[in-house]
Amino acid sequence: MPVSDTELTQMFEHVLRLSKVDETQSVAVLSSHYSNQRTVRAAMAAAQRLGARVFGVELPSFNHPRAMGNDLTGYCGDTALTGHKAAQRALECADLIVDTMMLLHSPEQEQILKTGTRMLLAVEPPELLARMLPTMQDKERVEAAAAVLQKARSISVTSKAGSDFRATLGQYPTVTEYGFADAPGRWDHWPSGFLFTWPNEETAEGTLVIDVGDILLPFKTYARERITLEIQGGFVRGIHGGFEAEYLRDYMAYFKDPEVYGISHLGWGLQDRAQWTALGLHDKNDGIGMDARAYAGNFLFSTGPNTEVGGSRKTPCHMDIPLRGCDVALDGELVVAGGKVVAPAASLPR
Ligand SMILES: O=c1ccc(O)c[nH]1
Ligand SMILES: [Fe+2]
Repeated sequence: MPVSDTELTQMFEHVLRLSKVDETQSVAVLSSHYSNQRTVRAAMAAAQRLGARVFGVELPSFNHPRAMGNDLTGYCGDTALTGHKAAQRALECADLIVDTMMLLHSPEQEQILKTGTRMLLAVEPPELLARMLPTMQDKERVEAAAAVLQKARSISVTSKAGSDFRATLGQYPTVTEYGFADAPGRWDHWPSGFLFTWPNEETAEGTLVIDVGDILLPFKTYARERITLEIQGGFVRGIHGGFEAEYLRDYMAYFKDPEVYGISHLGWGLQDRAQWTALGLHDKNDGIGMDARAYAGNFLFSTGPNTEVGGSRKTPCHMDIPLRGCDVALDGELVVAGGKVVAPAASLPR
């Protein structure tokens, strides 16, 4: 349903207040011509209403000649900010950046965060921003789960569809997404409500089955037949099935980069206001499909880049694949059972 500009500004005031924006702060709104201009205006207005010093950084868009499709997560790494020292310096001076053009999985994002600047990504349509307006409870629940994940030294994932996957953990930090950037150097994404980490290099192994109904991003499709991924030594070594498997194989092979098969972030969804069905109600270019990444009880795995946590895999192809109906266990203790969040108790929807 349509969200008015007034409501959108009020929501940004709520989220920027949670992001510690006040009269002591400077806020940069980063955009390009393809940004949702209503979002840009609402972010600027809300930051001003909170007394912050606000400025806009608009960059000419970047298109890589080999990029396919319009999804902003479909081609990662190089962005309009790549090599743009002047703009990066301006952004690093801000206390908070509202990113409406997508810097995620770019080295520049990490460089900016390292200066202590906070960053909030907001590229979804206003209707999703409204339906998943972040709350302190979201933060408390995600952080409760993160307390378990960051201590874990192993993850295992099984499902009736035949997934039987494991990895060791601990080499990389846990990343939380609860929808507001409230600490120095923190990146977050509104809307969200999930957490993840990366497997220790070369330890991810076993089988992951993308079952009928599981979602493939950035394709924004619900699989209509099973795809079986064979994983060995941290990389996808085989993609088996019928047409859907052929499509995924062909898409990933197009990038001619062995690093696209690396297992990237692994985690699970906690957002009970996100819905598995929502993606089917939107056009492909409406947004990047955050319902699919955040819906409570998914096991979200991904392939490709690990620059977000200082890894060396800067590959443009990034697949996000949330699976339903999995058992996810950390050091043998279930956090998700049959696609339902079961622990820790403090992470369950209230
Ligand atoms: O919020 C996000 C969005 C995309 C992604 O790959 C990770 N987190
Ligand atoms: Fe991802």
